[in-house]
Amino acid sequence: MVDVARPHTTPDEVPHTLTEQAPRTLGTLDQAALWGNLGVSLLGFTGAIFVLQPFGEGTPYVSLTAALVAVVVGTAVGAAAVAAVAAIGARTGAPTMVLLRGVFGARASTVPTVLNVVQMVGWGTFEIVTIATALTQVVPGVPRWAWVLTCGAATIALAVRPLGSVRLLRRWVSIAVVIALLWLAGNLIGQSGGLSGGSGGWSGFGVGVDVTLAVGISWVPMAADYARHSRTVRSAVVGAFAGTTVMGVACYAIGLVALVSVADGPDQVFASFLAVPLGVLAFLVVTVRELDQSFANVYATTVSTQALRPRWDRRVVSVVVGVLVTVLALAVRIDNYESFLYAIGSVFLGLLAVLLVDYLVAGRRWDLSETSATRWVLLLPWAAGIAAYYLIPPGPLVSRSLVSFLVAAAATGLVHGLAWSVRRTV
Ligand SMILES: Nc1ccnc(=O)[nH]1
Repeated sequence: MVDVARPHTTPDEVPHTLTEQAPRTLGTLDQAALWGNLGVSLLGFTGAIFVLQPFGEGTPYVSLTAALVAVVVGTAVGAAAVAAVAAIGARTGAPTMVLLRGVFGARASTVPTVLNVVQMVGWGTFEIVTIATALTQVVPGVPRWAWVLTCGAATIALAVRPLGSVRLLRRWVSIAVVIALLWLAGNLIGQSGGLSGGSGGWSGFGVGVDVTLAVGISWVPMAADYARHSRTVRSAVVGAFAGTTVMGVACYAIGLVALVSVADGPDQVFASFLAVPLGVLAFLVVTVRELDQSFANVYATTVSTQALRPRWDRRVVSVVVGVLVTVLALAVRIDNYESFLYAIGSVFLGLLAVLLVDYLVAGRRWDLSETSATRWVLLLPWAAGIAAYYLIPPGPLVSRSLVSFLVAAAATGLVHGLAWSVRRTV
C-alpha cells in the first residue's frame, strides 16, 4: 500500500498510477485549446442535419435562425455542464469517475464507471472509423484499413502522453484549426451568395437543442480528467466553457451553412468542403485534428479503468485500449450515431444532476478513497432522471434532456431533504 510512490515521470506529465498526486500544470489557454478542439468535430459538421431537419429525412427544415439558436443554446448549456464538472475536478484534483466514489461510494460507483468505459471505447472506435473514412475521401488511393491502423497508432502515441498532447494542441493545432474553419466558412458563405434566415419554422427546435446538448453532455464524463491538472479552478472553468462553446457553435454553424447552401444532404458536406479552393488542405487540418477526440476517448477509458484499479500503469492500459478500439474500428460498421448519442445523453444527464446537487449539499464530506462507504440511495434519483428522459416525448420547445436533468436534480434534493428530516426526528 504505497501511497507515497516515488515519482517516476517528469513532473509535467501525468503520473503512471492513480495513487500519485496530479501535477497542476495546465493554464487557461491549455484548457481552452483542449476543449476548443474537442468542440470541433467531423461529426458536428454532418450532425448539423439533425438540428436542421429534426424529424428526419424527407421532413421540413427548421429555419436557419431557429437552427442556429438551437445550436447556441444546446452547446452553451452542454459546455456549462462540462465546466461545472471541471470546477469540481480542479477543486478536488480527482478525475470524474473518482468523483463518483464521493457520490455513490467506491462500490456502487463501479456501475457508472463501467458504463463510462463501455461508452468511451464506443466513442474511441467511432472516432477512428470517422477519421479513417474522411481520410479515404481525401486520399482515395489508400485502403481504409491502412488509415484505421495509422489512426490507431497515432491515437496510442497521443494517449500515453496526455498532458504533452494538450500542449501540442495549444501550441500548434488550435491556430491551424481556427484558420481552416475561417477559410471554409468564408468560402462556403461566398459560394452561397449570402444567407437568409430560411423559410422553415421553429417546429422541432427542442429536438435541435436536445441533439446539441447530448453532444455536449457526452464530454462531461471526461471533464475532470483534465481539469484536475489545472493550475486554478478558474482556468479550468473558463477554458472548458469558452473553448467548447465557441468552437462547437462554429463547427455546427459551418455544417448548417454547407447544408442550406451547397451541400445536397449530409453525405455531401465533406465534398462541399473539398470543393472550395484549398479545401483539401483545410479539410486535412480538421480531419487530422480529430485525433484529439480518439486520444481523449482512449485516455478517458484509461483513467476510468484506473478509478477501478488505481495501481495499474496508465501507459499499459492506454496501449491495450488503443489496440482494442483499433481492432473494433477494423471490424465494425456504425450507422446509428444519433440513437447512440441519445442513449448516452439519457444516462449521463441524470448522473450529472446527482453529482452536482450532491456536491453542493455534501461535497465537503465526500470520501473519494477506494474504501468509501456505499450510498445506494443516490442511485434512485439517477434512475428517475433516466426514466424521465424516456417518458417525455420530444416536441417543440420541450427539451427532454433538460427535463431529465431537472427530475434527477429534484430527486437528489428530495433524498437529501428526507435524510435530513429523518436525522432530525430520530
Ligand atoms: N466522449 C465523447 C463525446 C463525443 N465524441 C467523442 O469522441 N467522445
